[in-house]
Amino acid sequence: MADLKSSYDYIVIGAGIGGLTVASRLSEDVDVNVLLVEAGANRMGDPRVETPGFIGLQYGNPEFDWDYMSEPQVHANNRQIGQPRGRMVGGSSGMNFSLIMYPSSANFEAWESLGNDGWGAETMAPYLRKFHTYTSPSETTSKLLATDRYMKEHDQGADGPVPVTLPDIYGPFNEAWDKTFEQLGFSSDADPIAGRKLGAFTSPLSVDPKTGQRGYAAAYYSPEVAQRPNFDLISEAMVERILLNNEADGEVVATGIQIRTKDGKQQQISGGREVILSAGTLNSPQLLELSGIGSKEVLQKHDIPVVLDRPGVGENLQDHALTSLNFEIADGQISGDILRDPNVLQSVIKLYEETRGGPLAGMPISVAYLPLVDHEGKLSQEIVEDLLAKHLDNESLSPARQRQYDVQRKVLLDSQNASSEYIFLPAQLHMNPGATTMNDVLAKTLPGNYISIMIMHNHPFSRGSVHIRSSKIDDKPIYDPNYLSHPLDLEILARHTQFADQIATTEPFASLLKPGAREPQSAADLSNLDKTKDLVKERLYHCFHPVGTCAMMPADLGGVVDPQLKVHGTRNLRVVDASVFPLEPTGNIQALTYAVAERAADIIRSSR
Ligand SMILES: Cc1cc2nc3c(=O)[nH]c(=O)nc-3n(C[C@H](O)[C@H](O)[C@H](O)COP(=O)(O)OP(=O)(O)OC[C@H]3O[C@@H](n4cnc5c(N)ncnc54)[C@H](O)[C@@H]3O)c2cc1C
Repeated sequence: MADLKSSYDYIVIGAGIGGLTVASRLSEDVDVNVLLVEAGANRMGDPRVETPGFIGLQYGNPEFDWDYMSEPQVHANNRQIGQPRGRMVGGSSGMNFSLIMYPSSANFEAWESLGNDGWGAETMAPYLRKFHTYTSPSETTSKLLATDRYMKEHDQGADGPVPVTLPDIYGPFNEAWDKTFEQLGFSSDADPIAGRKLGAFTSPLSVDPKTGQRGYAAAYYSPEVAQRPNFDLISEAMVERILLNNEADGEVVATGIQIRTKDGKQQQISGGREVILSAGTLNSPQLLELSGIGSKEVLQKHDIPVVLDRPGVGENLQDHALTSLNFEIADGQISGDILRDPNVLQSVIKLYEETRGGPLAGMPISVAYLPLVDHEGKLSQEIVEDLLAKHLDNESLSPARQRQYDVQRKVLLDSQNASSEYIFLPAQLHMNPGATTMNDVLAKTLPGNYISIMIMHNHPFSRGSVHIRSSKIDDKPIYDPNYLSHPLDLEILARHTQFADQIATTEPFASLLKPGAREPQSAADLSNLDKTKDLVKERLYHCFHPVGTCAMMPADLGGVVDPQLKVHGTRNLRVVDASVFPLEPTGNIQALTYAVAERAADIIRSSR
């Protein structure tokens, strides 16, 4: 552990994507001292983190994972659904699937129209590049995936800390995926980083092309950064609360933090300029509430003195719900399911150790963005309008929800925007009645070899919450994503799920599968919408993208932070992580979290 100074200019809580990015950038200025505090351990160099294909070893293990479990989801057969969250230097980026996906320009327009001036697509474009360095794939991979069509090398990041590339891990399924969507009429040459994309593509991964190792937020703590005398990182130290003072002018000032170190000692550390909270979407609202910022009712229930009554804290929780279907592969094809054979696994590990290549060097995932479709294909504008009107008109909503739904409606009505993301993964996946943990999801319980297609809903209307269970930091908060609580989500997700029939029966993908061999059996024919809705509830999971619980929105709309990411009513307390996203963006969210944090660092620097 670093020798702590008595006081720091900036104290950053949580060394995930938000915290590491901000702390590293702020400490570039030698005139300020920065402290970064992380509850988990520093596992840089641990092959369980740094081997991209080993992620399964982390889930449910308290050394790596906060391992949340939802409340019973009343709109999904009362099932409970696990939510892994990284607990280590690197946060959830140390256990994620490495996909680098970019939000659409429409997402930023939506954020701006919710009262967040300065968060438009043009302002954010450089930050989507600043965090990474892109290396082009090998000629073989580029040809296989046709990446020259849509990955414009000059438009990628050139000198950011996180390495991004397409390793040599892809095969016939990825190749066929692209061609199949072309057959289905969904293809575009647009580069996803440019903010408007439809059709199939294979996104790059946060993987180092030289070492084959995971590229993650720990890249912001390179050996050079770690040597900075003005930057201290303490790991295995739990922040228990933020110390707050009510000033005479009515503003609240963060004066420091209270931590508990590995040996159980409590300690207070003062922060001169700012405290920056980056504990992630489930833990940032927990820390605000434990410190006295939250809904009066919640705080009083747990005898926590109310410093600021902010009813939006822990509300507005959104996640990318998905459903997933297994397809048995044709004889002669290979899927990741063969890794259940210990001999195959051993040889794959050996291959990785010797060459830094092979299946452990990354997840060979391909994706596709589609507008609203159903079993037969793209829905007409009239049908989309009717569907949205039926479920959104005449609803009695709070002003905040009304504003959010209005912008979401606009996005869905533009057929150039992606309503869904289809994700090809070369392995079987499982969702159980009762509780589903990540280990259940990844278990290879079916004897045959399968691939799966996940169908993800990009713009959820359901809203959940996360609130403290008690006044103790060690009690996990009550996490209720409230999936499918808005009926439109089931309508949309079921229709997109129906379209999986088209993908599986269109060439060349169809020839790689055993005809009709799907799991569960109820997915054999997706032509019936009501039956598909039942299937969605049975197979509901998510893509690990909880956002919105400290939303950047005006206070009168239930927002928690302002466009400078400062908690409303405070002088020097900011939140910088995925919890500030007011609305779920299109696609996977790590690139956007890096971009938001890079922008936050600039905002903080310029406010000095
Ligand atoms: C299994 C999985 C797969 C994913 N796959 C992808 C993918 O392929 N592509 C993609 O774009 N996104 C993916 N994501 C999502 C992405 O990784 C996260 O959205 C992103 O890491 C969120 O960043 P953050 O800064 O908000 O939080 P985090 O990265 O989770 O960081 C929060 C940090 O705060 C620490 N912390 C919390 N409470 C305290 C406390 N009291 N004291 C001290 N420290 C604390 C935590 O330990 C953690 O290190 C995935 C996520 C998971 C879990």
